[in-house]
Amino acid sequence: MGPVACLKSVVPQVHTHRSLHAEDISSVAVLPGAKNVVLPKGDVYKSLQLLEVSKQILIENDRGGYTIPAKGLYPYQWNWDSALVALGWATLDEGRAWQELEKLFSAQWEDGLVPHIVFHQPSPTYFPGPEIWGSVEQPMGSTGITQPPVAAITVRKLYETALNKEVALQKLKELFPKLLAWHRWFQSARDPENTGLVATLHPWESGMDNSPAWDEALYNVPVDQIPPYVRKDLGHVDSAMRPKQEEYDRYLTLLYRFRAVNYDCNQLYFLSPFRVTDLCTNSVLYRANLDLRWLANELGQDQIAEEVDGWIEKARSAFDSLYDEEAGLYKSKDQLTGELVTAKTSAGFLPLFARVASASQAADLAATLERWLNRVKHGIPSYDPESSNFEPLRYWRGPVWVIINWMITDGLRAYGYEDLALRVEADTYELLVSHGINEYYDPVTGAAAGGKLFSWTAAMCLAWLSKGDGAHPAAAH
Ligand SMILES: O=C(O)[C@@H](CO)O[C@H]1O[C@H](CO)[C@@H](O)[C@H](O)[C@H]1O
Repeated sequence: MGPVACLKSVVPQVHTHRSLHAEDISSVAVLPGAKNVVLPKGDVYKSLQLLEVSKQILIENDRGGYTIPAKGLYPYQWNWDSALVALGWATLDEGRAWQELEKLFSAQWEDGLVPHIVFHQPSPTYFPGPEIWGSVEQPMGSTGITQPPVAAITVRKLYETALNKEVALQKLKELFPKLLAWHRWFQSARDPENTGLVATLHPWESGMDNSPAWDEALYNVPVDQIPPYVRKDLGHVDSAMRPKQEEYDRYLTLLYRFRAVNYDCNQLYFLSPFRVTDLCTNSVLYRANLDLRWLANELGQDQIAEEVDGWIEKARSAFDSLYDEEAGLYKSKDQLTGELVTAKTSAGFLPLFARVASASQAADLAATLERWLNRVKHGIPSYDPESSNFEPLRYWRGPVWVIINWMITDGLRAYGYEDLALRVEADTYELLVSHGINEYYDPVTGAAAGGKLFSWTAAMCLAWLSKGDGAHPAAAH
């Protein structure tokens, strides 16, 4: 149990559709229907407020079975957001957590793809919406690309921690074939050359859209004659925090090229002028495959467990080609030039979350991380703070993301770096207590930035920081 966990397992029922008051603390109850919640150390009142606010954010962003990331800025269901948000819902209402995933998989394509955005209901506040994507696969409309596949990790977590085991088994049985189809899609559509690592064909697929890791590959994409467009993100968030216009032009160019072939997964890999081996996607997929194999074993599906094992084995040796020994960090790769990217980003630590790093690589990563942390007030910066073009406020080019902190902390623990894990955990907690629940944070000042009242940050507060024990312990083993 982490340092931010001190009050012993709590305690039933305080109803929280009102603000919490000091007197609530004596009855330390938090969330109706919540499982045992262990509250953070320090100012208990603040901790309670944080949990209360987190819960309210999920409720406010609930659109009936799925949760939008943030009002206005992101009004639809996003893929990896939902899988992470389900972890938060699980602390409040297990049924609602399963529903989040069911809703996401209701948009799965015939070929197995689970889209990066599902457009359940129209909204005028986001661009590019369903009319631009123009995919016809699902009645509700969706994008034709994917995102890091967190869902199997969530399913295992929900299943293992479920109070209602009967329902959990039923849900697992229903979701398992869908997860498997998606993971098979990754193998066939995104690794048709059987390299062991999957390709990412659009910065939006990586989840770290304008990471400096994509600069070289993205600027090699020629901008096509695309229809004029108006960005809506800039109406919600300061342009200094968002991708630049020349990047958006390329995002749109890729979108229109993919749309021209109806997002046919057999063609995209070969025709995309942007094709990278993204560390985030591959690390999440590796970890998700460990969990999928575990779930297959749980269901007695031996042959499927063997199939997944084959993917894991292939990926394990291929991962070494992404390790930059001199940098003490993993790096993404531009598949079209065959070069590792130059940028050092926080995705470079995610092989810890995957459990694919060796002990000595893990030691290097821990040392690199410590160096980064010593350069900023709040970790973990998304980009090397020693780099000359580090931008503490611009999207994925410096700011801190709480979901990434969770993943890296989970990995540090698995490799025995408990002190470092505790440092990141306590720091993240402090960040949220002092600056609220936003999309991301400035690592230099701690200032909250991006979208406000953000779902996955709230979910991490409920599922991780309030418990201080990271993700399920022995996923890899
Ligand atoms: O910037 C955008 O318009 C979208 C495009 O998908 O991407 C951002 O927001 C999503 C919703 O929170 C996250 O899933 C991504 O990780 C994040 O980069």
